[in-house]
Amino acid sequence: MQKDADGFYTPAPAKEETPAESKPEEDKEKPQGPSANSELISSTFEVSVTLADQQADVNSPLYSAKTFEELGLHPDLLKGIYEMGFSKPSKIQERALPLLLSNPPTNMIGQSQSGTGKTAAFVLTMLSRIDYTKNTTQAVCLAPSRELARQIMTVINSMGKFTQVQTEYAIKDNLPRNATRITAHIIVGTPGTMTDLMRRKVIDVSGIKVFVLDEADNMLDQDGLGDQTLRVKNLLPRNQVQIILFSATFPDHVRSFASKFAPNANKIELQKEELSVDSIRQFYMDCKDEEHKYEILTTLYTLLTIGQSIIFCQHRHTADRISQKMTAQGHKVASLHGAKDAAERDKIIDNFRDGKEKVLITTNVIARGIDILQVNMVVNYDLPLMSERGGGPSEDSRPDVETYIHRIGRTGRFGRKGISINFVHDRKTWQQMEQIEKATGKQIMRIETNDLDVMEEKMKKALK
Ligand SMILES: Nc1ncnc2c1ncn2[C@@H]1O[C@H](COP(=O)(O)OP(=O)(O)OP(=O)(O)O)[C@@H](O)[C@H]1O
Repeated sequence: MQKDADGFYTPAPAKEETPAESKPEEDKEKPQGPSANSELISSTFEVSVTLADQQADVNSPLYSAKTFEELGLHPDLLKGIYEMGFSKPSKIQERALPLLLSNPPTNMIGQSQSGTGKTAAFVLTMLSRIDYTKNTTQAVCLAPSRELARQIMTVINSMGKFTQVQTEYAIKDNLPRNATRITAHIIVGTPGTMTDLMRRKVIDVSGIKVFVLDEADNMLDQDGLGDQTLRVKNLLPRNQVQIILFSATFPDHVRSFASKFAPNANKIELQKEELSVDSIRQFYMDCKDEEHKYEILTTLYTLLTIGQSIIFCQHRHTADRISQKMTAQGHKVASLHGAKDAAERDKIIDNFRDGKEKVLITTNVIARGIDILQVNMVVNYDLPLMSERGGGPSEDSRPDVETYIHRIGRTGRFGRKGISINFVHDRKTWQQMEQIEKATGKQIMRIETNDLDVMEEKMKKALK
């Protein structure tokens, strides 16, 4: 059955998982991965390692031998950082900041796992390089979604609380059409709106010294936002701009373009097997078919609402249909995707961030960057596919490994525990998942439905 065949139906009351021997023929052929027995799940949640322990562990991406004071930051920024509750830098902050702040400014291509604090590295650089006596734009930052741009802005305003920083958005529907000039020090936005404002000279580019791309591999991908990002770069003054690229992933096909985009950059890179953090436990559930996926999802609802969860679907209409169905059954869920208007998107993500909604059903639009610490579960209702990337052939059924890494990275932030569950329902999706497993070098364990009670117990404990 096709994924988008909308195989929705009114589900029967929650059932136990179909025993292996009664699975359809196709399923029987599926190699059965290891089972996530309760012992394993216990080890996932009962090892209580504090953040301080992780920051003291030399093998952790959160490790640092230094203090923020030793990184050469202005006292006003230190005040902002400490007020945010940070006590020690993470590895990427410790390594990147001295390189980013040294003079003359040098470009940077920085890679570090999801949720390890890349935002602070580039935000502190922008805030450090501004001349606050001048009311001109000096730093611009691009992100792939308005949600991420808004989040980055919150970080800038918190870290810069004790500075005189002025900020502005370059996102859709934010400025009045007749706006003539922005003088904010830092502008954060998405590439289309940023280009438009620069072309119309609403943004004066002449004083810009820092250009940041968050989720840089996505921003530079020729099949995605690459053209638009290049347009912004071409509008900036030459030879005076420090270019800073950050992401958790830099696939080979983007790496060489990134090196041209940010010439002579200092590089901080990860090995393949380091791409995702170990604190995210990855599971899969064997579903009989497309309809069964929906049934399993409603069975999981109690688990999904112990903390907060994000469910990723391939299509906007799938997200909407699941959301409508679940709402009609009395569940509290919301859906978010690119077909909703700007104000609605803002309201949905803000409500989710505030914990007003426990479950968010979405598409790849928020697969990257979104930082909501209470999210402890991610469900890949549909696995991400290469065909969903703009520009690629629509029949490309290879899994999109980078998007997978970013999606599951919405949980397990900065040392927290999280779990991800993939729904697989036929041989093809099983193989796609196997390719993801190979590419990331991390095992994805099988969950039997009758383990859900144990899992619920452990999750509740973990959240206490
Ligand atoms: N040094 C620190 N101490 C404590 N918390 C931190 C520190 N640095 C960052 N954090 C927190 O960790 C969380 C993750 O940080 P951030 O969003 O910057 O991750 P990221 O590396 O950009 O992830 P992604 O690749 O998903 O975009 C945030 O809630 C942030 O406030």
